[in-house]
Amino acid sequence: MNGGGTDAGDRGADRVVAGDAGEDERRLEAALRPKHLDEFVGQQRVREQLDLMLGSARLRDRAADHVLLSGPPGLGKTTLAMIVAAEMNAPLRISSGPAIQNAGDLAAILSSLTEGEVLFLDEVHRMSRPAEEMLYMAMEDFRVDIVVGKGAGATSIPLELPPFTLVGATTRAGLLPGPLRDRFGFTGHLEFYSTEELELVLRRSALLLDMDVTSAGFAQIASRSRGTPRIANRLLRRVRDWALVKGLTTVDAEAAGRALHMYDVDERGLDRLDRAVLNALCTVFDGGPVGLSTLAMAVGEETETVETVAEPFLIREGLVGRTPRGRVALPGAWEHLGLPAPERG
Ligand SMILES: Nc1ncnc2c1ncn2[C@@H]1O[C@H](COP(=O)(O)OP(=O)(O)OP(=O)(O)O)[C@@H](O)[C@H]1O
Ligand SMILES: [Mg+2]
Repeated sequence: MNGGGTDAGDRGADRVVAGDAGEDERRLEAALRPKHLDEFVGQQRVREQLDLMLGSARLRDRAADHVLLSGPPGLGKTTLAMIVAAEMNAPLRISSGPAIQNAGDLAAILSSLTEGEVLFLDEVHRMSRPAEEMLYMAMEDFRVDIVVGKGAGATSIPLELPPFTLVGATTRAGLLPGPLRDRFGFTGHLEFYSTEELELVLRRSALLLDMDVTSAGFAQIASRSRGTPRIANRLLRRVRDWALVKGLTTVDAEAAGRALHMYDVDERGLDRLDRAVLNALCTVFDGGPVGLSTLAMAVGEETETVETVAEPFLIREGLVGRTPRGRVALPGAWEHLGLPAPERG
């Protein structure tokens, strides 16, 4: 029950470079998920801090402090939540903000936790207001007030909870209300991975998938993976399909490059939609500024899809800029498309 991402993100999930996983992908992902902290690649600071915190909790024989993990899709938030439970040798309960419609839903979960249990709440920024307030008290005092009855006859019954560890994940830390954020004893922000780190992720996955890939082959896939392990693993599986059908036993840089070209993933990790957006921006709108909805219409996509699926990466890559008057192409955009940049007055 790993409800990841927004609707637009899910719609983009059929894209080979989508940040969010579809249903089948999630099953495959589970198999490649690192189970322990020392298998988790990169994010050195977060890893070291988490290691200390969990080590201390183990020595004191206490439930670990609540942990908040934030960062873009596919960087390892769910993976780390599972690792927290594994490292604490504690059972793991999984739910998500959108699944908790009202305070009663949350009360049911909280009241059934056992001592030391790890409760993972994905998309914790999407919880309802009353549930959120109940969570404040549960996190701080390990106690909830259960309201029984309605109107004037309503009474509230206090309920003690066993100490537990909440692990919250969010792709939008900015949307988290201050009081909730403050109740997490540890906050880890996950950053995009370097190409070298993604190569390590890929090496580990290739071993599990029983694939033979050269160092240059790994580098080729890593550099097209948008700094995201989920995408790296997905591209690796597509390369495996291609190699299998072509009868290749070893994947080198050229094979990886040709395979990914087949799937419309270019050498910088842009796919067909990203390039369509860039192309429209540079050629139809002369580099902009152009409004997002107009731009989306030009490429025949929903505004939300362009905004959540294509744009963040194009902005991060310095190809597109956002101004008060709309989106603009930056000089790198023309260069990437192999077009001459227009003269600017
Ligand atoms: N540091 C890492 N080392 C190795 N593999 C990783 C790492 N981080 C993520 N992965 C791989 O990437 C996949 C996606 O990670 P995960 O599901 O934890 O991302 P997420 O941050 O929870 O994304 P979302 O916001 O969409 O829920 C996992 O299946 C895992 O195999
Ligand atoms: Mg997740």
